[in-house]
Amino acid sequence: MAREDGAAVNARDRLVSATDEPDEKQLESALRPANLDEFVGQKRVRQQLSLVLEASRLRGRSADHVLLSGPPGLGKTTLAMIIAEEMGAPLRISSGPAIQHAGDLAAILSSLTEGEVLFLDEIHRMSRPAEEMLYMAMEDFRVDIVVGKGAGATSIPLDLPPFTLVGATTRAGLLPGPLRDRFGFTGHLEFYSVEELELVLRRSAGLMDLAMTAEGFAEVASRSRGTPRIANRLLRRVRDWALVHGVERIDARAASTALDMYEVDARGLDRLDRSVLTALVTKFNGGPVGLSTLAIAVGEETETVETVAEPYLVREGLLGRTPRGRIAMAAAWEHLGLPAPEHAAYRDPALRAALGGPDEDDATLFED
Ligand SMILES: Nc1ncnc2c1ncn2[C@@H]1O[C@H](COP(=O)(O)OP(=O)(O)OP(=O)(O)O)[C@@H](O)[C@H]1O
Repeated sequence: MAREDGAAVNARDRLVSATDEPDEKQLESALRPANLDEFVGQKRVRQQLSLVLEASRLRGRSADHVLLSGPPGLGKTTLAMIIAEEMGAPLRISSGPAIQHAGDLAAILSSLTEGEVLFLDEIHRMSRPAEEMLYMAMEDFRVDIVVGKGAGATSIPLDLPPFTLVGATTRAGLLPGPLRDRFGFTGHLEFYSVEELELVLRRSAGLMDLAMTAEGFAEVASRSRGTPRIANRLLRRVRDWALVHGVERIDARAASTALDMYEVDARGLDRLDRSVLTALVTKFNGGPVGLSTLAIAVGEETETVETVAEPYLVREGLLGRTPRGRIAMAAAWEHLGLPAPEHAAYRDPALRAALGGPDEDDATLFED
C-alpha cells in the first residue's frame, strides 16, 4: 500500500531498523568486538558465558551448547563469534530458514570438525524434521541418516565429533521445550542503556577515526533505540554529514542536526513511528482505535504498523495496546507537544487496566 506521500515504507530501509542489511555486513564486521572484554554491556550474560567457557577449557572439552535470545541487533552473532574465538575453534554459520530439510542439517553436521562452533541464527525457523535430528546430535553427537524411501528406507547411524551449538532466536518462546532443554546455557540479551551505547559508539568512532565530543556520543546514543546495530548505523550517517559539512569534531549540535536531517528524532522515532503516533493523536483523539483503521490512516500495511512501528512505541510507553484498540499514552501527547484532552483514553481506568492484554485478535473484533 502506498503512503500519502507516495513512499511506501520498507521495514529494512529504515535507518532505525534493527535488522541488518546485506551491504552493511562488511562495515558491521569491522566494528564487531573480538572478545568478551571488548563486548559492552550485558554484564550478567557476559559473566555467565565467561564461566561456561573457562570451565570447558579447564575440562579440555568443547563448551556446552549455548542459546542466545533477544531482539535483533543486540549482539547474538557477535557473541557466537566471540565464543569460537575464545575456544580457539572454527566457526560455522547457518540459519534456521536455510535448513528446510533434515538432509540440509545432516550435511552441515557431518562436515563439522572436532570442537567446531556451529552458529544457527533464527533457530526457531528450522523445519520440524531438522529440529528432531538436532535433538540427537546435540545430546549424543550422533545422527541417523535415512537412505532411500518408503519400505526400502534404511537409517544409517553416523557419529559426530563433539561440537558446540550456538543457537540464536528473537523468539525464545517459540522454541519447543525439548530443544530448549538441550542447551546447557541460555542467555537473554537486553536492550542497552544510553550509557552502554555511548561506550559502543566511542569504540566504533575510534575504529572509524572520528573526532567526537562526549555530548555528541550521548546525542547519538539516545536516538539509537537501545540497539548497538542502530547506534553504529546512525554514527555512520553522522560521519557522512560531518564530512560533507566540513565538521571536524562532532558535538551534540552537529549530531542532532545530522540526525534531524535523517528524520530520526530525539527519542529515536523515525517518520513512520511519528506518523502512527500523530494519526493516533490527531485523527482519533488518542484512541482507542483498531489496528487496521490506524494503518489505513497512515497509508501503511497493518503488518508494517504492527511489527515495525509498534514494538518500539509500546516499549517507550508512547502507545498502548488494549482489547478495544490502540491508545496514545500521556508520553505521546507530550512528545508531539500537544495537550492531552480531558477525556483522553489513557486516563480511562478500565482501559489502563486492560493495557498489554490480549491485543491483536481482540482488537480487530472491536474495530470498525
Ligand atoms: N555488546 C556490544 N558491544 C559492541 N558492539 C556491539 C555489541 N553488540 C552488538 N554490537 C555491534 O552491533 C552490530 C550488530 O550485532 P550482531 O550482528 O551481533 O547482532 P545480532 O543480535 O546477531 O542481530 P541479528 O539477530 O539481527 O543477527 C555488530 O556490528 C556489532 O559491532
